[in-house]
Amino acid sequence: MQSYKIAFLGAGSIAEAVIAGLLEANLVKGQDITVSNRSNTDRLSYFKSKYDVNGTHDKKELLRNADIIFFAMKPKDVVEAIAEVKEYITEKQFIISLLAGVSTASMTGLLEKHIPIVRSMPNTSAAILKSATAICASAYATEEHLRIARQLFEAIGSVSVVDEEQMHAVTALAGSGPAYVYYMVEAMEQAAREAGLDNEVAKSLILQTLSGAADMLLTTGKHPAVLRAEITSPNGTTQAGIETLQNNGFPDAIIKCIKRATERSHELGETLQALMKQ
Ligand SMILES: NC(=O)C1=CN([C@@H]2O[C@H](COP(=O)(O)OP(=O)(O)OC[C@H]3O[C@@H](n4cnc5c(N)ncnc54)[C@H](OP(=O)(O)O)[C@@H]3O)[C@@H](O)[C@H]2O)C=CC1
Ligand SMILES: O=C(O)[C@@H]1CCC=N1
Repeated sequence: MQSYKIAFLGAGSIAEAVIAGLLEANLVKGQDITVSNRSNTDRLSYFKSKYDVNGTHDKKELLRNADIIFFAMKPKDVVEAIAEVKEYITEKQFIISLLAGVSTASMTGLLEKHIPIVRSMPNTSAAILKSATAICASAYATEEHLRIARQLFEAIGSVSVVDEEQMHAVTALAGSGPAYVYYMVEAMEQAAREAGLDNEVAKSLILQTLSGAADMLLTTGKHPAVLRAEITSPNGTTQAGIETLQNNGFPDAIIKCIKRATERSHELGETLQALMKQ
């Protein structure tokens, strides 16, 4: 890949996961990445010492040499963030937005210029090159911008190109998705503790079970219901467990969870639009 100078506006969890992944994949050199945030100097020092990337609070300096600008602040902070930097961003650069819920049209409205934007939704598994990322292009992004974004995200996991309207569901499913799995692991660990299993033994069993099940889905291509049926002996332990999940609304809870997270993504975008009208 051609070498690009990359700026990050925002130095939180997802910026770290993406940077860690890009460096691990050897796609980008630390010296070509500069990270900035609102005010947290310790965090920039942490990035410097852990990843050997540059850090600055001088937004003009940050953006002067950047080819690609990642937007990685919370949606509520994007109005202030763009107001601070828009004079330094030109049409020759391009933005990769990681923001949940925020449309490229809203960002273009705030930028007041036709800057190419690729809206993206990775997840924190980017840090270990396992992100499930979806991307879409703004009205001002070309196939070339999409190709470059795709190349960056393919280095840190899988990439799906979707219509912008689908980004809300993608965010609920895959952006937030790892958190649902971690929540389930927390519950499995509690059950193991209550059953008197040693913590380390339980952890090893749970993680290998999860990773084995994911690999079975990936490698066998079998439908999850088929794989589930292969485990479920009539009147056995699995049947008893699954019935308990059904009786406690497990499928319904998962479906509601993803619907509510999708709705929340819409709300984040609408809140921003309301702010822009003020
Ligand atoms: N966490 C995740 O798994 C994912 C998050 N996202 C999206 O990524 C974005 C960031 O999320 P996350 O990393 O969790 O958030 P964090 O709260 O961890 O980080 C937010 C960062 O934004 C910085 N920031 C705030 N205001 C500005 C500003 N005006 N200029 C520059 N930087 C600013 C903060 O700086 P300071 O600390 O100095 O205030 C901080 O470094 C969100 O929009 C979220 O929707 C997308 C995919 C997954
Ligand atoms: O919780 C959030 O809003 C962000 C978006 C996806 C993951 N974290």
